[in-house]
Amino acid sequence: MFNKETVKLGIAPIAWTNDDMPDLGKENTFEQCISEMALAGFTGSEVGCKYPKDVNVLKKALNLRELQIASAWFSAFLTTKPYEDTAKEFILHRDFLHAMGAKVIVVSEQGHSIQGKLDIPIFTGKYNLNDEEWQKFAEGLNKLGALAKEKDMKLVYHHHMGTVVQTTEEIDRLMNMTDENLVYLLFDSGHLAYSGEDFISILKKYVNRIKHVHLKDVRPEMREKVRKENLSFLQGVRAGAFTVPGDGCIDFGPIFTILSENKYEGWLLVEAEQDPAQANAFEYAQKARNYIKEKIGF
Ligand SMILES: O=C1C[C@@H](O)[C@H](O)[C@@H](O)C1=O
Ligand SMILES: [Co+2]
Repeated sequence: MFNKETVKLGIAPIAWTNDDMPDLGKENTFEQCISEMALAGFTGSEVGCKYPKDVNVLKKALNLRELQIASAWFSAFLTTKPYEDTAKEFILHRDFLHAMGAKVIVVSEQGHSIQGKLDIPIFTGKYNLNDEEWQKFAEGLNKLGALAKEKDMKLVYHHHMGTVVQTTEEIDRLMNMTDENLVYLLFDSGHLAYSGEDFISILKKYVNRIKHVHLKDVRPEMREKVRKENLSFLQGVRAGAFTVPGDGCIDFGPIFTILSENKYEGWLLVEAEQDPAQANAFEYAQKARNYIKEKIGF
């Protein structure tokens, strides 16, 4: 299976306090969150809304718990704003992550995104880019990828429900239109399963371009409720559409096998946003850690 030296296990803070809906888990402090991550057996995390912005303060808190920063989400607006606006923000984000020792930068296009819109049904309301918008988008991503490369980092693109890159066709188009040496892919199992994509074939097709992995599972009955009742993405999260690996409908065995057979190196990061009042973040972190250990041996 995986080489313990080159594949690391992390967990996202979104299960403790939700970045998209900070009322979910508002009672959980930053210190509690990172202490529980470490206690559950993880060695890395992404950056959440309660994390200190100061590099030294954040480093000290993480070092005390032997945790590292794997990456952090960046919202791009390449399709709706001038490139310079996104580039300026991206450089600040890149430099912060670089100072924290991260190697990858998670990017998601939020121009036209409905992921944060409470009143738009996630299964029917998404926007599709036209040819001209695709061109602008791909060119902008290549340029951001080059900015990442300046610091020896990689831009990993996060396909996501309700955004302009959600489906297999959109992922194919994105991969075809961008430079394979500048734009890489983040594989998020939960978003692909939720969208109804064949995530195994996407994984096989792009395994050599996948440089970051989010391990997210789906509760199929909740997904069905979201579809039938025309709920939005965030209403689905509140209802419990996502959960940790081992608790939903995805068998992560084949995912780990494909990644390891193709010598994947980098982070495997559990990311399962749900209501911590219903699903205690520490308990679910332990559940995920045990499941992963069973599957990959460490
Ligand atoms: O990587 C992610 C970051 C979150 O803010 C997002 O909404 C979530 O679903 C996700 O996959
Ligand atoms: Co994700």
